[in-house]
Amino acid sequence: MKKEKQQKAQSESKPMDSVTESERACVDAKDGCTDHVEAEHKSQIEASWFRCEQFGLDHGSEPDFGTLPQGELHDLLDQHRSLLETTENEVLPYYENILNNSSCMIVLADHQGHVLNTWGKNRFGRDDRYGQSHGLVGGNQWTEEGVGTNAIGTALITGQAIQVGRDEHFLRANRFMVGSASPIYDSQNDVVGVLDISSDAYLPQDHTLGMVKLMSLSVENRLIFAAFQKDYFILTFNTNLISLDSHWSGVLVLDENGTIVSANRRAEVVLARDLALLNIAQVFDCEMREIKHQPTNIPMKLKALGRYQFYVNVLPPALPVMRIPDFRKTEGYVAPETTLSEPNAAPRPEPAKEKRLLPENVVPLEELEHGDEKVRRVVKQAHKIMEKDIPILIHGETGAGKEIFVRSLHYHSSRQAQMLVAVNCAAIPSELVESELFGYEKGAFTGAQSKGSIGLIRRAHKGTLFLDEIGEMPMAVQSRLLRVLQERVVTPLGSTDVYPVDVKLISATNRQLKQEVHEGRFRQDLYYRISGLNIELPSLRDRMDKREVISYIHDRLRLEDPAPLLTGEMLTLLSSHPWPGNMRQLVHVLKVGMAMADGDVLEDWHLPDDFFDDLQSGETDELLTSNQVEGEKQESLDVRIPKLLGQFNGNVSKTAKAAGVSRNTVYKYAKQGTGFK
Ligand SMILES: Nc1ncnc2c1ncn2[C@@H]1O[C@H](COP(=O)(O)OP(=O)(O)OP(=O)(O)O)[C@@H](O)[C@H]1O
Repeated sequence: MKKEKQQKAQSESKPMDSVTESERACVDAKDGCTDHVEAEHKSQIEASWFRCEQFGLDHGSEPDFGTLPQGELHDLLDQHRSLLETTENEVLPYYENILNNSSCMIVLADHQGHVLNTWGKNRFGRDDRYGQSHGLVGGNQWTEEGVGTNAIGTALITGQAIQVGRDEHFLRANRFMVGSASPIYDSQNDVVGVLDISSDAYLPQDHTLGMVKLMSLSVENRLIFAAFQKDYFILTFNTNLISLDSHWSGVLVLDENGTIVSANRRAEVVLARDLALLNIAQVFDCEMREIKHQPTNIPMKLKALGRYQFYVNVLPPALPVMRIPDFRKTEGYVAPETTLSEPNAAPRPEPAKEKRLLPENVVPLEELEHGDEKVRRVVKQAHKIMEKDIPILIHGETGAGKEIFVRSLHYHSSRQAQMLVAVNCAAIPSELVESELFGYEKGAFTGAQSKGSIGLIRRAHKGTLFLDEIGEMPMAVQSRLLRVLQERVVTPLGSTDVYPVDVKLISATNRQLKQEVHEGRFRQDLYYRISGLNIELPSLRDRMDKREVISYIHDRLRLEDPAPLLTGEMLTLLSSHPWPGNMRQLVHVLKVGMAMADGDVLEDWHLPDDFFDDLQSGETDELLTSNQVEGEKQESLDVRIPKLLGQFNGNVSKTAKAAGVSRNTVYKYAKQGTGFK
């Protein structure tokens, strides 16, 4: 754990014997406690005002929100999708009633203070004077530097929950509201965001601060569960049985040797110590062996540090195979030997290595782009997301290289030692998609193989499942897939057994899936399940590195067969093509050209007809902007080709070269002309 966080944890923590008692004592001796809290609050506000002066602000300054452009906000939302979803889906429903009855707004901001989303009364109900001017809108950044003392910015700087009253705002412009904010820490104890409740109304403010703290705790707990529940034991503990389910409970994450690999903030406060990498036996009076044998939902009664009684709930890993723990990036952590609890379990994936031997048909990640900013960005994003529990949805035209991209991602991820299972949803007959994906028990249906089948999803266990052309998946199968993704278990057809699965899901489509959802052909809930990170793979014609891509593919093909070189002119001709079939068509055109060439360089009459057909057909706006231009071009070939044929004494190759068309095109126009021999 980082030093400053350790100090913070220590300053927040109290000796074990005083935790619950001191909290109770606070209620009894409210005055003394309140004085202390008030003094601390006052010093925080003073420190913040001092910082604002250092930043060069004065009370009359206008807030500077450093508003993000739409595009960047969109990227930011993509990046924080899991935080957004966790907040929205898991937490807010609990607070809906409170929200609905008060004129306040809940704000989620990222770790840099950018507002990601807001819920509640957008115009702080009571007073129309302020309208939208409160600045709590998506993409606005609430830092102390730009906006002065404010709940979001000050909570981020101090790492602690804080309430900023009207007149405590440094800028007069913000003194119409009260904000209560609490930072959200992830499972590695880094701040990932901040939750804030702001209002211009007179709310019971102590209550609001308590509520926002509770909300951030519950988001943190959800993030911990999402990150660890598949592979680790999760212990929830509290001093009394009834509160075991509350957000105030401590949460500990244990590997199968009992090493604490993560904990929520509450656990460290309650146990009053830094828990990183301690063994459970050093904290509670029990051995890991007992934890492993404890049934879920039957709380254990354990003593901490030999004295203090807690109720402890044990949640075993959802998946039986353990992985190497990765506690909070702590230095010096030596991973214990883990034993596989499944005798035939697949070998554990190796962490991604810097230099790896790739299978021959895999394009190295760094060779997926050659100078196109958009492609570079999506490669970077997707590579990062491969290690997260976030599905990827790729959209791109046919032949744009979606599958090649996925292969490369898989073999550059920690799942590389496991299988990449690519399923083309359009290629499997709809009545078989279900059995292909989920497998079946022997004799499940007529025609089923007598041995039964494990199914493609389970085949991808611990690896990557690539659902290509997912837009073609039948509705009935969509529902079942949704269940698999939600519950992470597969039930084969004709069976009642459930099998846990851990797959990295990547889907691809060349359809506009949102439109499909709108038109009722694709389930909305499935769409949101599969579209964790949305990637747009640009078509070849839109790529800024088109020339370099062509040279690169040409070089790759030359590795297979000695082949003619590309001249600058040829590169220019190839770069000006619309490439409706994208990379697939490029490979095809180059292969044909190389096979036809008889000299040292590739010339235009070596290229296949369809290449020139595309150039001439006016399929893209770039080449032909109107039917009139198309007509002129046709007309000129009608005239030019017979003329050139006459000039070259009927030599088709020379005519094709001079006209910049294929030999077949020459034949086509020559029939109508005169000079053909
Ligand atoms: N980065 C690349 N480097 C080399 N060849 C590539 C690359 N991307 C695509 N290709 C070539 O283009 C072909 C088509 O690529 P791919 O199958 O990945 O496209 P796709 O977008 O999945 O197509 P579809 O929409 O039909 O599924 C590949 O077989 C390969 O020959």
